[in-house]
Amino acid sequence: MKYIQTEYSGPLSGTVHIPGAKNSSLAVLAAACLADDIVTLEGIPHIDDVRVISDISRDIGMELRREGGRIIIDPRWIDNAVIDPGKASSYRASYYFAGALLAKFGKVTIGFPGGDNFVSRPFDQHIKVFEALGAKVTFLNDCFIVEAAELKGADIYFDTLTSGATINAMLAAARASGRTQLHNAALDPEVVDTAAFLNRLGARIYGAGTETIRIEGVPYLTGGTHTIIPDRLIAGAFLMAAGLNGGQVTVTDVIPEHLGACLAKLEEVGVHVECGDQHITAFGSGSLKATRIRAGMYPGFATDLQQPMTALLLQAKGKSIVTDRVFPKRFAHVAQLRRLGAEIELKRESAFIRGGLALYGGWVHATDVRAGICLLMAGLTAEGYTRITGVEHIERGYEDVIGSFRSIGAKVSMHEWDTREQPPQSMPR
Ligand SMILES: CC(=O)N[C@H]1[C@@H](OP(=O)(O)OP(=O)(O)OC[C@H]2O[C@@H](n3ccc(=O)[nH]c3=O)[C@H](O)[C@@H]2O)O[C@H](CO)[C@@H](O)[C@@H]1O
Ligand SMILES: C=C(OP(=O)(O)O)C(=O)O
Repeated sequence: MKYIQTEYSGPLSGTVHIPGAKNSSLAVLAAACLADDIVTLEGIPHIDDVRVISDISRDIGMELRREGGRIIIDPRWIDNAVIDPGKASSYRASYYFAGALLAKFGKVTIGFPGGDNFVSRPFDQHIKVFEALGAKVTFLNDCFIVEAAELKGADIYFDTLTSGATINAMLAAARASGRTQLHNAALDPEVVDTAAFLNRLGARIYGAGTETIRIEGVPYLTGGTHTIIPDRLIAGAFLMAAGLNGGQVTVTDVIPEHLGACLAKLEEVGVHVECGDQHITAFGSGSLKATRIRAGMYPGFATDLQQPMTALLLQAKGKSIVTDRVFPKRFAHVAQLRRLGAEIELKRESAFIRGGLALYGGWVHATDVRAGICLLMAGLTAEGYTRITGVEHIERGYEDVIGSFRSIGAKVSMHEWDTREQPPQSMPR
């Protein structure tokens, strides 16, 4: 069994290059199905979700190959729109293939979306989009079928802010006939990036990044080249790492505006940040203030960052509160942190953290990508060895988690444990 081992690492300092955003990549790779010519994408990370997309592409007849730092996609020979249920359910964003293939094929058969399990991850707003555009959706045991003889533009009012359904609506409407207007649309940079990509291919999408998006359907899309935006969620976690034991971390190749709420919170807790055009440096002072976090949709404090922020707040003396109303059950990391000695109480959608206590290494399990990063960061502040299983969750989002944390001086390594043998003990030093 694979596990990550960490130990107390003192102040972390160094520079980390930030790869392209996972959540943009997953949308843009599926969106490439809509093109009528070759698409070249730069900045797609080497992560497990992208490997699944490669498999799906092969299954539907879409050529996808890596050449150096680029991915080249030839969507001209896609010959079917049947996505294997096992592959679809091995990651969240498989639902984008439904939106992207619908206009070309009129019928898509696809397994249910998977991804990190936060107890409830509804996709009713995606279904609402397909139906609003004139499609019929049928649910079977292990898959659902979306079919439409013709997709027709419509006015769609989202019941809640959702980045996934906003993106899927843009994919489904890009080649629909007539005008689609999305109201109460999500403002996330990944929505804007997907719209920018589609527009580069000749789509007519206006207003992405505002709450009303207008899409004038076009009959075909060309090929083109696009560079994925940097991963703001990875960048945010590394900046937090600077504050753990009082260090200095620079993240490069980032768009600082995408991290506004995170940077403001870091300043509030005593981690000073300085921004350049494409880099940010965080300076940990060794003394942190407790605070209150309320995760919300962009431009609020990202739900994906409340977990790594919890690792930081464990180092801040006093009581911090972390509330997540986007995914109210996104607290699986809390029980694991308690194993390391953390005192955190959970009430409804909030974690009440008593910070400033010593942590001690132990075995913990990562149940999702950001929980894994939170545990890894906590392990860097704990006495003795912390060993994290569930590495596959972390690898869904990080292409080289060990290498990048080592580049800022973290004592972290990947191991294999033969489960027929006694597990290594986490003795405090
Ligand atoms: C692949 C991808 O891009 N994943 C990201 C995406 O997930 P995901 O696309 O699942 O998140 P959404 O932005 O869609 O979800 C936001 C909120 O809307 C709700 N909702 C969503 C869809 C729906 O049909 N019905 C509904 O009620 C969700 O339960 C949640 O409360 O945004 C999340 C919030 O930033 C991130 O944590 C994920 O990393
Ligand atoms: C929750 C996440 O991913 P997904 O939506 O793909 O499960 C994440 O990136 O933190």
